[in-house]
Amino acid sequence: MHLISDERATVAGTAIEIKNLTKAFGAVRAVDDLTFTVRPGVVTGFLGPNGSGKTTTLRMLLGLVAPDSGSATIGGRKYVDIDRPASVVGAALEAASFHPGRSALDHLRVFAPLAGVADQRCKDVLEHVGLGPVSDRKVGGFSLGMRQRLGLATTLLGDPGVLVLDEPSNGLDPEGIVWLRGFLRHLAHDQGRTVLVSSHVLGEVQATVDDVVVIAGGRLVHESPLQDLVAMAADRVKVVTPDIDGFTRLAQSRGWQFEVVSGGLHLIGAGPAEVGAAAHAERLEIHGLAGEGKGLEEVFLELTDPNRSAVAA
Ligand SMILES: Nc1ncnc2c1ncn2[C@@H]1O[C@H](COP(=O)(O)OP(=O)(O)OP(=O)(O)O)[C@@H](O)[C@H]1O
Repeated sequence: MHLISDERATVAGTAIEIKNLTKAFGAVRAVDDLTFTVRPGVVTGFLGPNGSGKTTTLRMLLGLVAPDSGSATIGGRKYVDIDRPASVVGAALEAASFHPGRSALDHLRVFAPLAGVADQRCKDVLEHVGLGPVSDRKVGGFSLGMRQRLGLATTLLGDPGVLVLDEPSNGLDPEGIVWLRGFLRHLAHDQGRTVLVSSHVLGEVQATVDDVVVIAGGRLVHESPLQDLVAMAADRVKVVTPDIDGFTRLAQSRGWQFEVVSGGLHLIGAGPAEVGAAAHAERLEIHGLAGEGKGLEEVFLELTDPNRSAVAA
């Protein structure tokens, strides 16, 4: 796949750094002493429930809102201090408003002088996002998904190394979501760009992101590779058995955690198939086996909702 100029590796590779960022609106602390880093070369999901402070953080990163304290930088510089910002960072915050009477191509032509690019670049980015065939159609007749693609095309105009996208899969159909996933992963993995994607639904970005930053109430609650969250959602299996001692030894030998309960035990860190196979190999007697994995979405909810029980890190 060759979507945009691969030779622009020089613009890629800059990290986003958020340090002790704080912003209050009256009594509401929208962002509260927030610190995290976004690496180049991977897709990072910026996750949190509605109202958790994602947009306010991104607005501060893009110089649209002044922080009360702390800093938000791209490649070590504040957005306002970047010379040609369109060639360093491309951002699509809320569903952008487009002039309905303007064609997709004319929409990009409005931004071309700001980004310092020629007309051909407008046509090229429309091709990249799959809008080539409709580049002359009026945006007023575009679906939400097509508008999302046009928003993405606008962010790519200056060929920036850093992309900041607020809920980019909103309004995309399943085919569009699969396309976006491949597109964003290509921009990060193959071209080394820094890609930050916000969402309030982990499941929406789960197949796209490599790293996750989770916030709630304006504060950081989790930052790790997605794999670590997956591990936190680790399988749990309830085993009904008369042979508690045998299963306790099995758990210890396999490195599973266990908890003895009435009639058997809970094993944490393995799925039903793995436990069943191990029990069979060890000739342990089983009367019942049930998977009780809590799933990634449950882990996300536990992290972001103080009323749910906390998960062990
Ligand atoms: N300009 C503003 N004036 C007053 N309060 C604001 C302003 N902008 C944001 N807030 C408040 O700050 C908090 C964080 O809002 P923010 O939009 O950053 O959250 P979010 O995580 O982006 O939510 P969503 O997913 O709904 O977009 C909310 O309580 C919101 O009402």
